[in-house]
Amino acid sequence: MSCTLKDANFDVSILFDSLWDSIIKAWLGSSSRNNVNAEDTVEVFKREMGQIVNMVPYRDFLKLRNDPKDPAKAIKMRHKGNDMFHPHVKRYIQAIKFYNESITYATRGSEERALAYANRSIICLELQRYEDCLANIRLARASNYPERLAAKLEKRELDAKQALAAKNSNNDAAKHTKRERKRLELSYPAHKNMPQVANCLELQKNEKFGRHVVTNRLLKVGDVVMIDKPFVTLLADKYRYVRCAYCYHETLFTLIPCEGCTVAMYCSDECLSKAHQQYHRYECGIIRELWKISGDIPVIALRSVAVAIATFDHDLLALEKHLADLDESSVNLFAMDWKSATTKDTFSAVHVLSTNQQLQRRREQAYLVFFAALLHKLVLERTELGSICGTNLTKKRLLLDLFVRYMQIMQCNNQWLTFLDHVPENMISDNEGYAKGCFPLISMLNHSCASNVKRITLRDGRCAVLVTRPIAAGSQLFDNYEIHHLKHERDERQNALQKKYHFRCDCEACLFDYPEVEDLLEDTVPTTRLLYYNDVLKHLGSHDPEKVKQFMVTYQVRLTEMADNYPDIETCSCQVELERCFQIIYGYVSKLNLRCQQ
Ligand SMILES: C[S@@+](CC[C@H](N)C(=O)[O-])C[C@H]1O[C@@H](n2cnc3c(N)ncnc32)[C@H](O)[C@@H]1O
Repeated sequence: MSCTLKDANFDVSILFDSLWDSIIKAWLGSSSRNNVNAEDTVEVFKREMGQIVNMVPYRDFLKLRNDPKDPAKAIKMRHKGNDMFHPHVKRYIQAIKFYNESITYATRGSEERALAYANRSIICLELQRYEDCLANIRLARASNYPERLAAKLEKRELDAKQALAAKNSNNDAAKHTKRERKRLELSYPAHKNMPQVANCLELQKNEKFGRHVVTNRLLKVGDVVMIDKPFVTLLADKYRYVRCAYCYHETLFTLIPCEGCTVAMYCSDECLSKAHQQYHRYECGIIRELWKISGDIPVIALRSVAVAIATFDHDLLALEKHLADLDESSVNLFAMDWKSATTKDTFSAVHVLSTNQQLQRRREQAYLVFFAALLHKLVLERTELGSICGTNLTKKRLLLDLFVRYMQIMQCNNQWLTFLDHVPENMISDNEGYAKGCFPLISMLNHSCASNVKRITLRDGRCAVLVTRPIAAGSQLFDNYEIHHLKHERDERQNALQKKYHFRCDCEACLFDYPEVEDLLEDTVPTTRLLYYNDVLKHLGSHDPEKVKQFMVTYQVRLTEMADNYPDIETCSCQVELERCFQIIYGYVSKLNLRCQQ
């Protein structure tokens, strides 16, 4: 069989599109034509797709390369960093990102790496980050910083130490007055077996909504009713040189590299070693290429499978036995005892999240299996999983099954972890996603374009569910899957929800065609009250949690009083600002000004 392809442009979906009409449709059609249900069809696809992938010169089309350390690139990136550092440019964050990239390309103990650390130390000194400056000097020395330049480093070290001593003596008084930040708690007693869920929430199931969450008491605006931990998370690729790839802390000034790839950087040896143990060993060889050829779903699917394997002490046959013994229909996320749940139990809960397999069209099913088969091949060729599987067909088959399943699960159960990107000059802060994650209990929430709850990412990476509109006893809690009526018009929302989540949305916003924010603003006459809110926004711009707390109460009261006015401008803007208050108090606010530094 010969195959001709259109321009593949690195992306697997484009490669798949080129192959669908010419090869895949006919090939799979003949072997799956008699199947009536999706499960059988997907099984046939899984059996056949490996052969199709083997026949396709995917490596050339996708321009796949290994990801070796590369001293020439390390030098190039350092020079780019120097250009950003130049006194006429002074784009320090951008410079740090280039130095970090340089560090990932440089080999261990090389002069290239030492020089990039040393250059980072100059920026740290400039930004008065003296401890970070000293940390970089230590890293540069440990990486064989050249003797011929040693005097420069010594001078910088002395300057940083002196400045640090002066800063510390000035800060002594302030240290003692630093206030403890309050830990967020549920607003009601927790379920007996679920410390992360308020005991007024119940899980129900019906044909229209599948599993969904209902309250058995009136919920007030501002109530916190769930605080869930993720089973798996993945750093957004744009933050690869800004945040630690394990704990996600914004430690760009002192990141250290993975020695195996040019993507993962960590804030400490401890995070590096935990990430390697828990997942990175199974993705290190392919993660750079995977990001190049796909969006985040295949990457988080691979991460989930890696976490699952680690959960079973890297014993694939134990994982296979666990799944063979698992009665999926008996797993009820609200009936589990989460107090005594092991990570294996959490894995079982994630494993039964919705896949939408029955609702997918053949082409979509084929695409997911095609990608999973490609992932399977790459992982066996380029990661430790190749030697772990060896020639054992059971293990290889299990891996393919898991890749298909977790591509499906992650497609409809991933959520952003967010922070506030704060630009002090104009007081605007934007909600930015820094990672994707899968939270098993929060995944039980269905969508509405005019949601009544909001997910807030806490500083420790957990996610709280905040009530933003009153919810009557017996009513459903509705999350928003990042497709809100304030931001998108009805047709666009419905198409996106159908395509990604396979349901037709008939929420109140879709039924009554609620307006987008621009339309609301257009029709607005500035009343005294609206002017008052504008004033409040200036205070929120300070991001001072103490000030913000006062306004949060005002918003809660107003949102309760005005609930029936929704979606007028006052109610909608109070809701958005209440969410922002919570983020300021309990979430992470970045002062790096990253948007202005792109
Ligand atoms: C994160 S899950 C929510 C829990 C899901 N209902 C279940 O049974 O596991 C997302 C999936 O739920 C379904 N869903 C979410 N919101 C819905 C809605 N408003 N109406 C109907 N189905 C919805 C869709 O199938 C979607 O892909």
